[in-house]
Amino acid sequence: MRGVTVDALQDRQQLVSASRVVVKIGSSSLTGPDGRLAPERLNALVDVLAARRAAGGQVVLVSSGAIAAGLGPLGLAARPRDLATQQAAASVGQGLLVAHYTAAFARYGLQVGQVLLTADDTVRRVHYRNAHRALTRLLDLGIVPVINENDAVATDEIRFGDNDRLAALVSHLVHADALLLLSDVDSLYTGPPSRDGSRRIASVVHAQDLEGIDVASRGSAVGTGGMVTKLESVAIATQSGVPVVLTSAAQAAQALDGQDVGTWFTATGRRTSIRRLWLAHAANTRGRLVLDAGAVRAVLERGTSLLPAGVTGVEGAFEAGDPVELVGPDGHLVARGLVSYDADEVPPLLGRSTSELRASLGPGYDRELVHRDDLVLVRRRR
Ligand SMILES: Nc1ncnc2c1ncn2[C@@H]1O[C@H](COP(=O)(O)OP(=O)(O)O)[C@@H](O)[C@H]1O
Ligand SMILES: N[C@@H](CCC(=O)OP(=O)(O)O)C(=O)O
Repeated sequence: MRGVTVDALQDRQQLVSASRVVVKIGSSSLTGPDGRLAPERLNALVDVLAARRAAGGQVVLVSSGAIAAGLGPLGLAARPRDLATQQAAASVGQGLLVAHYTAAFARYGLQVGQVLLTADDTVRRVHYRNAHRALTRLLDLGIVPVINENDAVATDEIRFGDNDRLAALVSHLVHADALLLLSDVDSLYTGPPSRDGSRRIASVVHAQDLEGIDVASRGSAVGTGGMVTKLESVAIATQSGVPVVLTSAAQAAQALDGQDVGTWFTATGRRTSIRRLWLAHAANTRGRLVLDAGAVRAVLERGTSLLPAGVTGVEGAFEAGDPVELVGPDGHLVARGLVSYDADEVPPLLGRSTSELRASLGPGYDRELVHRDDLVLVRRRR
């Protein structure tokens, strides 16, 4: 465990000087003990964000809480389990949630703009450009974007289900200087805080320090993903050059003020392609391509594209552009990539060289199954 060093406090000055911050708040911090939206908690967050705006900073808010806000009006006692009722609750609740934010920011003379995104909007090139343009314009106009996942229409394939990873991809989308993840816990612990013996982690965490931390796969009763998706969010943001603070909503003001609260995750990388981040951390794959040993070596050691000649099997019902797994002859995961053919087009191509395919099927059929720019390697955990 590390102590707080002068360096750590200097790091945190990045938050104070950040001109654009993405703030994500989870359902657990916006709801009362009955699991329903608690307006006073939402107002308290808006007070903090309005102060940041008054100090000259730009703020992008990623807010959960649509499903929670829909529980009361639909007469539901708890978060529904089935997707259709979650969609209905989100549809009813999202309007109420944004109405609350609109009124709360209006107290400070600030306007909000609702933006509902799906996974596709953050990664497919045309959608990405569209979302980037809209968000940039909102910020230029002095409006506070309030983002949530488009739960009412997002199907399982294009759904994150949690807003943690969405917030990290939004940080990339808007070129944020820092990401603040607000939850019902005050920091990262060595294990679920309810478990005996769990200790608070040091206030600064570098990527390599994350090994060995036990994160429960489930979150609170109203939240989704727990610490698992929060640490994935941290990985996406920090690998793309954006530092992250994880703390409780009650400590949001101190965190933005650079004080030593919560957990500060240092940025580990430079800005990288959003599609690669998404493939590595967030994509739901739609099928599998089985590679022979030579293709595994080529992909792993030489970083080549995947050609049909090195593939021996195909599984799943994917379409061109979908994410798929690349597995070795023994079934172990090697990489993930965006496939450039529909699943039913693939079997006749397998094992055949590009020149043979071009000669027998025509130009276009000599393209890669997965281009190397659309492929990320998956490291085996030791
Ligand atoms: N190692 C850990 N450190 C901190 N919290 C953890 C850890 N493992 C599991 N958790 C749980 O994760 C929960 C937060 O996740 P979640 O309920 O999804 O929050 P939110 O609604 O804010 O997204 C906490 O209530 C905590 O109990
Ligand atoms: N989009 C959903 C959020 C899903 C969710 O619960 O996320 P979180 O509380 O951030 O773990 C909603 O608004 O209800």
